[in-house]
Amino acid sequence: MEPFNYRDGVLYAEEVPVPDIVREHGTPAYIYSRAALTTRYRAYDDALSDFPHLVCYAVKANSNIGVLSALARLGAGFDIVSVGELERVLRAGGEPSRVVFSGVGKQAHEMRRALSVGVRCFNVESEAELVLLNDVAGELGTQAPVSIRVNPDVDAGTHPYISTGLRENKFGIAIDDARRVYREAAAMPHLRLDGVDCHIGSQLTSLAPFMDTLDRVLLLVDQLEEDGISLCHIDMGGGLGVVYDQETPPDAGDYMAALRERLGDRALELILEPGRSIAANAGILVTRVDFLKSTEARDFAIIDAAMNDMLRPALYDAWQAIDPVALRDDVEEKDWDLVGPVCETGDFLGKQRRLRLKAGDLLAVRSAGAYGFVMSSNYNSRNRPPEVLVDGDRVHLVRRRETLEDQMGPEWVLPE
Ligand SMILES: Cc1ncc(COP(=O)(O)O)c(C=O)c1O
Ligand SMILES: N[C@@H](CCCC[NH3+])C(=O)O
Repeated sequence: MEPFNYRDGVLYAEEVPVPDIVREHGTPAYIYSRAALTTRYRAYDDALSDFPHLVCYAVKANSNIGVLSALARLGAGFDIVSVGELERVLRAGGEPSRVVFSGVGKQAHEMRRALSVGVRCFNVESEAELVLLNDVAGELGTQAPVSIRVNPDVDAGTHPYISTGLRENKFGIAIDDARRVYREAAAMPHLRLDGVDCHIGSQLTSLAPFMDTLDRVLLLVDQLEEDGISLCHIDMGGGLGVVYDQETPPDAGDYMAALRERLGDRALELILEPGRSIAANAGILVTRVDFLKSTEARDFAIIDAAMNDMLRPALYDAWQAIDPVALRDDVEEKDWDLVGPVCETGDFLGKQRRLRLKAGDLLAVRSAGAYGFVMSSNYNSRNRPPEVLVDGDRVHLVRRRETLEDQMGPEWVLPE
């Protein structure tokens, strides 16, 4: 389903014209579609309906509490990387027993909180973390459920900044060391070895690296079985790509079918941690053209959204489609550089985009539901934009626009 569609030349979010939302909430603003989140979550869940599984949405992709609560109501699990994400999941009504805790640098206080609410599993990334978790669980008189994140040394074929499963990446324990580390962990009294996990990167557009990874992990599972360590789940992480431009990623159903086939009748529950493939195309960022400025070299449209609102183009040179909110044919088409007000040359959301523009026009940056608002900042002391969740013909403000007061506490001025 395509949640953002034109009707009579105007972009709609589900049943609501985008200009109506802008009238109420201003620009820039993130707009999410509940129906799109639901469809994309269910693509995973339904494909595994007769297979033991848990779909843990990766909270880092979009941690808005409205978004999390929409997913929690579908029965989603969650993949978290900090106690902050855990608290958001709890606030949104998520079930702690469906939460997996990932990340290379968990702190003791985060482990304590996660153990006390009863998360499903800790995805441990180093031997030092195993030791700390064993100590913390011991202090609390409990056993921590553990999976070890293995680094399979598989090339995900994605942007180097978002590739995580190569030997030179900081993530996980090298798969060749994993057997030894599991044996060490098995001797720690406050750990319970439940599973194995991996995550090789983000925005993958082919299944081959996932399948190579699964083969390597299954080999490890068999070796552990010989060592008397019997695991109950395998967590394949997230990483399935989406269409930003001309990519042709496999769909979640085909991916799940391929995993199931390879898993055969092994008694292993399958856990997934999809983020982008659930949230990216469920959101847009709406921005207004403030000024048009043509130089000898370029035509610039200065828009009111900037790299602080949407960092992906500046950080990864990422391309995201940018479309007019209202189609017009009364001005000539030009190749515009869409740049924000921040004082950085890297502050652009799109370059050389062929559009018909006038000052005051609204533009929609597509595929902005994942790694959009969550990566925003106050750079240049800009207030972060509001987030709105559309559900049919209803519009819910799920985070208000920041104010300068949110950025400046009076008590922060130094005393005389
Ligand atoms: C451990 C882990 N799980 C899940 C994800 C979510 O990945 P994606 O948004 O590509 O599905 C990430 C981010 O790449 C991650 O690091
Ligand atoms: N922030 C990245 C994805 C990072 C994945 C997190 N492990 C992006 O926008 O594409």
